Amino acid sequence: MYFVTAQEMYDTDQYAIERIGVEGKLLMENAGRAVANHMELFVSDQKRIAILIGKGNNGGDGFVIARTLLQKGYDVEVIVCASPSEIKGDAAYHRDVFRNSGFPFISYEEIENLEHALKEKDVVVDAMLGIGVKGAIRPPYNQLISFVNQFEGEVISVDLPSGVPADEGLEVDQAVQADRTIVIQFPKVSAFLEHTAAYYGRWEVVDIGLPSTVIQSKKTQKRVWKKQDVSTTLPTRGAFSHKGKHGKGLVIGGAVAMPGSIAMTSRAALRAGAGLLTVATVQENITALASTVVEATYTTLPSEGGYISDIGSVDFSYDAIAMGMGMGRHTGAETILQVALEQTQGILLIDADGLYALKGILSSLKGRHNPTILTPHPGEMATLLNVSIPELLHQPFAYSKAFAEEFQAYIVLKGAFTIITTPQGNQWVTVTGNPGMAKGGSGDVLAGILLAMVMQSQSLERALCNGTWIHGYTADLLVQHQHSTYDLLASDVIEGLAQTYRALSQ
Ligand SMILES: NC(=O)C1=CN([C@@H]2O[C@H](COP(=O)(O)OP(=O)(O)OC[C@H]3O[C@@H](n4cnc5c(N)ncnc54)[C@H](O)[C@@H]3O)[C@@H](O)[C@H]2O)[C@@H](O)CC1
Ligand SMILES: Nc1ncnc2c1ncn2[C@@H]1O[C@H](COP(=O)(O)OP(=O)(O)O)[C@@H](O)[C@H]1O
Ligand SMILES: [K+]
Repeated sequence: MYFVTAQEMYDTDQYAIERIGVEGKLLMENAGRAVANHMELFVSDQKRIAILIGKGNNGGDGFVIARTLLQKGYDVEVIVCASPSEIKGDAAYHRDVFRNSGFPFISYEEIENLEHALKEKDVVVDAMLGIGVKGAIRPPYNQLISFVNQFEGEVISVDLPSGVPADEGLEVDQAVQADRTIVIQFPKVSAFLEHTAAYYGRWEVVDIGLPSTVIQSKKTQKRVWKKQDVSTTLPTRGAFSHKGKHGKGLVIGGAVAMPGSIAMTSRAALRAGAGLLTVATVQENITALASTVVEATYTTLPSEGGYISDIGSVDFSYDAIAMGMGMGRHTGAETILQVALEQTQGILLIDADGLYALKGILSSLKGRHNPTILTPHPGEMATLLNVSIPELLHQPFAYSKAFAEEFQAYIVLKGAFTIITTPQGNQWVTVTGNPGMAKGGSGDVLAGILLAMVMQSQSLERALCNGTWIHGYTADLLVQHQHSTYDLLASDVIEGLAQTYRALSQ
């Protein structure tokens, strides 16, 4: 499923109107009907509904929703939040169709006490502002938004909660806190940003017949990776497959004080389907590790002060190498990473402390002939980019894209919405996962799952999308059934992979 910026939405609209010949009025009719039909699934016709209509096309959708619901026998009061004469274009057309159908509407100015009037309703439909919102919210919308936010019934926003911009990098001045948002055709970028996502409440997309042609013709695209994508792209294991067909992987990391992270990465890689796995770490870790991860083989690395001091002895001819977990932030880390960057013949995934070591030698990424994957959390990514975490999270798509394109690396920016960016600038977002994963070790598990995935798939982006989706989905299954977000451990997710794979294969 594609997701879009406001401009991409307008371009699609224009293409449908000018090139395909579908009139704007018809698109608005489709939009309003699709929203009303969707509402019918969860709003009973016994509910008293107020529809707040703004002066733009979002308001136009509101008139169609109102007409459709009234025709279905719903109790609907329509409140126009502008002078009706200010409404122009397709929205004015639907205002007239609404009126000519014999339905009344009232201007907010005619209501003595709007806050009080809303109290008599069960549902408020917010069709005030859509993707056209710009800057600080002006009257009367600022006042109306605060009334809606005090309303105790259900708030359903149309396309996006009024006041929330569609794009990243923009401040929210004042916005409707929706319980539910019915998104028209394509989710907007703000549905996946930390500072705006919560305004949407739960959201669903309705189809209004707009083609994806315009978005597909852009140089790069943004898509949501969903369960169906995983089911259709996860590589199957053939009856005659053997361990060599599922990848020969290496995990490099671990300091004396941090043996746990590579244990989790290795175990996760094996559970996720890696064929053969070797762990390269300091001598002191190996006995304990070998009894925890019995399926792996081990390479001893020299240590100094409890940290890996040299990896020159490692054979780098693996299908994929994951490096950096629990490695520590010692001064020698940069040299070790440099060797790995130069010598790894297959895919190199850099995580955790490896990312800190990378900061001073970022330009080495450009010289690599084989793929590099970076899996930062926002703190690591902000450090690599020399920006603050809030700055990064304000526009994570733009920062990820610029970084991936400049350094020709795959970036997996982790978070509640994990963003996967290819060196060409294509982006995917996965929305699985829950706050139970906000614990030490979750990233190590992800690194292991991704290592296994990239060795088993022809397509790196698919492997990364599948791996992040599976990681989050497993945690979701676990908190739904056996665990809670409090007690869930990163290592539970490793064992939980069995459930996910079984669910996917049914
Ligand atoms: N492909 C599309 O683009 C489609 C769009 N449709 C609907 O149209 C909406 C977009 O319509 P518009 O472009 O008219 O945008 P809006 O409906 O968001 O309205 C913009 C209007 O709000 C006012 N406004 C903007 N910022 C404001 C602020 N800060 N304070 C107060 N007033 C402000 C402006 O004066 C402008 O007239 C979508 O969200 C969707 O609901 C659908 O009808 C059909 C297809
Ligand atoms: N609130 C959340 N919702 C969904 N996923 C989350 C949430 N918090 C963390 N995660 C996921 O958990 C992992 C945490 O990784 P990271 O911060 O690197 O952990 P660590 O370094 O402690 O192992 C990421 O995959 C991230 O997407
Ligand atoms: K809205």
